[in-house]
Amino acid sequence: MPTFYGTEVTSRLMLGTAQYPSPAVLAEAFRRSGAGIATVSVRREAGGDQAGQDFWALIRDLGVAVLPNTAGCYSVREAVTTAQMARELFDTNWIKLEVIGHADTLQPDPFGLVDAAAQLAEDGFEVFPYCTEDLVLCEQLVEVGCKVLMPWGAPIGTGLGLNNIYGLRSLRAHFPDIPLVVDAGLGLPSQAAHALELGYDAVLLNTAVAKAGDPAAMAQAFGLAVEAGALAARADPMDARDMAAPSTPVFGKAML
Ligand SMILES: CC(=O)[C@@H](O)[C@H](O)COP(=O)(O)O
Repeated sequence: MPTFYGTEVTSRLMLGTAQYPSPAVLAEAFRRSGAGIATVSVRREAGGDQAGQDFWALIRDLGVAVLPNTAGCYSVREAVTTAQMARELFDTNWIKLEVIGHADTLQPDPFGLVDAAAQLAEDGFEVFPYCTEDLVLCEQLVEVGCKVLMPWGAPIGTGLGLNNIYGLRSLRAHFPDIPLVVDAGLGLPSQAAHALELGYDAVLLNTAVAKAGDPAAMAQAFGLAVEAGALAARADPMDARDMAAPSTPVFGKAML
């Protein structure tokens, strides 16, 4: 299982906690998926009202590691302040850092992301940056102290899957020792399996499960898919080729 900042997690699946039809469905989705990490929006929790407290009790009862996130932050200052609140609220140095740069695509702001990651790493945070698959950006994130990278598969909430397989593959090749997690844009378990087959360590998703007709069943399907993908990666997949090659030996073929 992947190790993030020295902590080995129990599953290759990380689930978001938003948009479920009910708290009971959320809990059942976590139970059936075997997900080991729940990411939680700090902006939601910071409200501190009764609903917020009930939600936090629900998350605590899931018995999984909590990865607070800065979802919805558009500036470095907002993201850093939100991360600091997260540390107080959740008593963890982990932070999934989102600095959104574009309202339509929810694409990360690469410049703000590096700036915020540098400030947070300097302040003792263990940063999980939601980024694009850009190599230069990822190199800079590692330089400022990120020991995990979380490139998107596709824009948040789209369910489009892995939009740039070439880019994701080259990121894996460039960072053989950094845990890599595809975060966002997955719509189907087969796409999660594909990420693991590319050698990724884990996936993080929310919408595909929360918005499925049967979220708990879909969560279970994602849980099975990441294990299948990881097993396939360890099994050393064959290389694809352009030319056909008979899989049945010609020996014993009837001569007509
Ligand atoms: C919950 C969370 O952190 C999202 O911002 C995340 O990136 C998931 O994206 P999807 O909803 O596309 O799976």
